[in-house]
Amino acid sequence: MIDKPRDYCGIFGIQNHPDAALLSYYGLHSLQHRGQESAGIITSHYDDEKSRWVMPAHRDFGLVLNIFDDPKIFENELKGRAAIGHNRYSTTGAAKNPANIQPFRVHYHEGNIAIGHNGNLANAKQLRDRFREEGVLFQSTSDTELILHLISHSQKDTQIEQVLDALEQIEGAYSLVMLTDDKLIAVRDPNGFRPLALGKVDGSYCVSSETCAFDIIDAEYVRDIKPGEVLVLDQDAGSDAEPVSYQLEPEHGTGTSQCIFEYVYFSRPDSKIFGENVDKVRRNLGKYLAKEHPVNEIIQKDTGDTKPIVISVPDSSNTAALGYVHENQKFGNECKYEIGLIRNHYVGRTFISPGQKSREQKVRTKFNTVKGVIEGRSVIIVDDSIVRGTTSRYLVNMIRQANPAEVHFLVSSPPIISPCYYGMDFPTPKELMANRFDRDIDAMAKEIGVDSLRYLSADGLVNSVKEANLSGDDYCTACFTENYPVPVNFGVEKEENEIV
Ligand SMILES: O=P(O)(O)OC[C@H]1O[C@H](OP(=O)(O)OP(=O)(O)O)[C@H](O)[C@@H]1O
Ligand SMILES: NC(=O)CC[C@H](N)C(=O)O
Ligand code: SF4
Ligand SMILES: [Mg+2]
Repeated sequence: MIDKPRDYCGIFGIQNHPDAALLSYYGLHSLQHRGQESAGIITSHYDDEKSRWVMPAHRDFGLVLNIFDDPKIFENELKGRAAIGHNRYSTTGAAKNPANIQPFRVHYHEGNIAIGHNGNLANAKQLRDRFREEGVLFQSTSDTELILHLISHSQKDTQIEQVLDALEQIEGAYSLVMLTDDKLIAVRDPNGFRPLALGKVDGSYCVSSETCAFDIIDAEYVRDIKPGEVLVLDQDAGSDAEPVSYQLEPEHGTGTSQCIFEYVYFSRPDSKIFGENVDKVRRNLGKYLAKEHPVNEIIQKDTGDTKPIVISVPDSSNTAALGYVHENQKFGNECKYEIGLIRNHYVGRTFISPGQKSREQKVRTKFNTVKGVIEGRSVIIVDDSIVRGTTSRYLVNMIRQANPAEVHFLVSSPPIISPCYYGMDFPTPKELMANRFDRDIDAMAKEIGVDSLRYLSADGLVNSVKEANLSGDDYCTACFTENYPVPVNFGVEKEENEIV
C-alpha cells in the first residue's frame, strides 16, 4: 500500500565532458527528492584494448550518496565523456526488483544503447502484450524497457530513425535521456508532462529534470527541451554547430499538458521548470489562496493584540505560505509568518511505517512544534496538498497539544480525487481523503481536527500558475479534476508483471 504520492524520477545527462560521470553524480544528488528507491549512472566510451564501444554502469538500491560512496567508481569504472543518470520512484514494475533499476543498457544490431526515463507510458500494457505475443523475453517489469524493444524491432535504416519510430509508438508521459555509442539523446513527450532542461557547462551540453542540478555543477541554463523535441547531442555538440533536433507530433489531438503538481509540490523551489522559477509560481499559489481565503474570513476568535500566525509544513509549503502572508498584508489583513514546525531532515521519505500507530510516530519523528510560537494564538497552517490526510491529522493533533486559540488549515491546491497515470505513484482512489469523505469539506475538517479547512479552487490553481508562467502552455490537472489529457489504462497494477 502506498502511503502518499511519491515523487517522479529524476534524470540527468551530459555529453562530451571529461568528468561526465562525476557531474552526473552531483546532478543526481540534487535531484534526490525526485526518487529515492534506486539510482544509477551509465557512461559510454571506446575501449582501445577491447577495440569496441563499452557502456559501464553502476546502479543500486538506495540514495545517491550511498550508492556512489567510493571514488574508485569514478576513477576506474565510469569512464567516458558521455553519461546518463537516473533516480527512481517506481510507477510500473516493482521497486524491489533489481532488474528495474535505471538506466537500462542493452546491445542490439546498431551497438549499445542505454535509457533513463521519467514518466509512465499510457500504452505500456498494449505494447507489452504485443511483444509477449511476438515471443520477446523481458529483462525487467518496467514500462521503460518497452522503448528499447521498439527501437531494436524498428525496420528503419538509421539509429536516429529507429529511435523516432519507437517514440512515435509510445503514449503518455516520458522525459528521456538515451545514450548510444557516440550520442546523447534527450526527449520530452509531445504533451510535455515532465520537465527537462538543457544546460551548458565548460562548453559541454547537459540535460536535467530540474535546473537545481545545473547550479550544483556550475552549468548555465540554456532553455527547456520543448514538448515533443528529440535533441541529438553528438560528440562535437557544444562547438559552434547547433545540435540537431526533431519534433514529435502530439497524439489524440492534444496540446501541452505539463504536470501542474510539479509546481504545487514536487520540484525544488530553487529550480526553473517549464521555463519559470518554481519559487515564483509557488508564491503566486499563496497569493491566490489569499484572494480566495483571506485571513479575516478565516479567523473566528479574538486573541487581543496578538496577530494570527501562518505556519507552513516545512519544506514544501514554505514558499506558498510566504505568498499567502504577503498578499494578506498587502490588503491590510493582519497576520504574521511564523516558524511553528521544525522538521528533522534526517528522516527519509522511505521511513517504514506499517500500521496506524507507527504512522503517527513517523510524523512525530519528522516534525515537532515550537510551543512558544503557537500557544494562545490563532493558527493557520498552510500545506501544499492533502492526499490520505495522515500528515495533516497528526500535525494538527501535535499543534493542538501546544494550546493554540484555534487551528485552521489551508491547502495551496484543490482536493486530490484521482490517481496519476503519468509518472507519479499515488494511493488508490478510495484511499484518498477527499474520496473517503465524499468530498465533504466539513467532514474532512472534522477528520483532521481543525476548526476549518479550505482549498485553492481548480480555477485558482490554473490561473495562478498561468499568471506566473507566461508561456501560454497548458497543464495537466487530472488528479484534481479527473480530466486525463491522454487516455490511460485504468486499473493496471504496478506489480502485475512480476514473476515473484
Ligand atoms: O495527506 P498525506 O497523505 O499525509 O500527504 C500529504 C503530505 O505529503 C506531502 O509531504 P511529504 O511528507 O510526502 O514530503 P515533504 O516533506 O517533501 O513535504 C505533502 O507535502 C503533504 O504534506
Ligand atoms: N516515476 C517515474 O518516472 C518512473 C519511471 C518508470 N515508469 C519506472 O517505473 O521506472
Ligand atoms: S495527474 Fe496530477 S500528478 Fe499526474 S501529471 Fe497530471 S497533474 Fe501531474
Ligand atoms: Mg509535505
